[in-house]
Amino acid sequence: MTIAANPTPLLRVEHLTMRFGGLFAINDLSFAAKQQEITAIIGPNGAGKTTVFNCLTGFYKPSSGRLTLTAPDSDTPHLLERMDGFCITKDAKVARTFQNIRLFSGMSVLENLLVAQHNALMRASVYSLAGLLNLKSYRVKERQSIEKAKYWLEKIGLTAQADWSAGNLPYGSQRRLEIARAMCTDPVLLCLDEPAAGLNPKESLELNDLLLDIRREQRIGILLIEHDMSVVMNISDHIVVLDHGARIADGSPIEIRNDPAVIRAYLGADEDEDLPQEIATDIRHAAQREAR
Ligand SMILES: Nc1ncnc2c1ncn2[C@@H]1O[C@H](COP(=O)(O)OP(=O)(O)OP(=O)(O)O)[C@@H](O)[C@H]1O
Repeated sequence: MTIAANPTPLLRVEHLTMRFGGLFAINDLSFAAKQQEITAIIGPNGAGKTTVFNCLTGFYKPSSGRLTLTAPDSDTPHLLERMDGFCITKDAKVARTFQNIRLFSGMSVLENLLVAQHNALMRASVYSLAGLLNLKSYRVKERQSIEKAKYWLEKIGLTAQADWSAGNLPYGSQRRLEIARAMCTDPVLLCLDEPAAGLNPKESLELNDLLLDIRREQRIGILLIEHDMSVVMNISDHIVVLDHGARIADGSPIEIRNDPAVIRAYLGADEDEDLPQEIATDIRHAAQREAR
């Protein structure tokens, strides 16, 4: 997909550069992501994937470039590079998860989903007055928050564990809870940083189903950083490949599988075993096809 193909994508990244001293973690990167699509960002270790997320979510101020988010029901684009992280979540409605799970492990599963709705509840409480007086408007919002939490508990199959401490959940369930918690903020763009890391094959399949379900039902855009190619190739609509901070390919899963620049970037790894297994298999198949 080219950027020109859709004049108003959900997210437009233009000429993004992020420098750390002399190191260009991201170097003049441009791509676009659409609503109701899963856009994967892949690339070898250190390619700059997480730095892209950190720029999008306000953890880093980009050295240069423009990050424009245009929500489907809004005429006013948000220029993310000019916003603070807190406002990026609250106003631009960008949510993210992290490579290392960051749940409130001492809180219950349900509480994790309610805390995520803190902003909406604070607004409904008129910053405490309506809450203190227990006014109807506040109680309605509170009930809605609980309903939303229950909806997501059911979606991720954790209704029976609602009262468990989040830290006591099995690893795969914690990963799903993180996604549900992000969804409780009503994002228009959900950024997932290696959600399949540490999952077994069955859990990876469940993750695929959950993400496809979110795309279909919530109609939001998903940005996905992932090394697990069984996830990337099966559920992505569009893949952007980075190497050394620059975009080396951009296209559909089939285009990316057969792109020589992608194959070269991954073959740059020291040993064949360093490659994600599916990429290594893809590369072997591509080489066999070429030899025929
Ligand atoms: N805060 C920072 N200070 C200095 N260098 C940084 C910082 N953050 C990232 N980098 C560097 O930027 C480059 C890109 O890092 P990044 O974490 O974005 O890569 P990645 O593609 O997400 O890697 P991985 O797949 O291993 O998670 C790396 O060389 C990294 O060391």
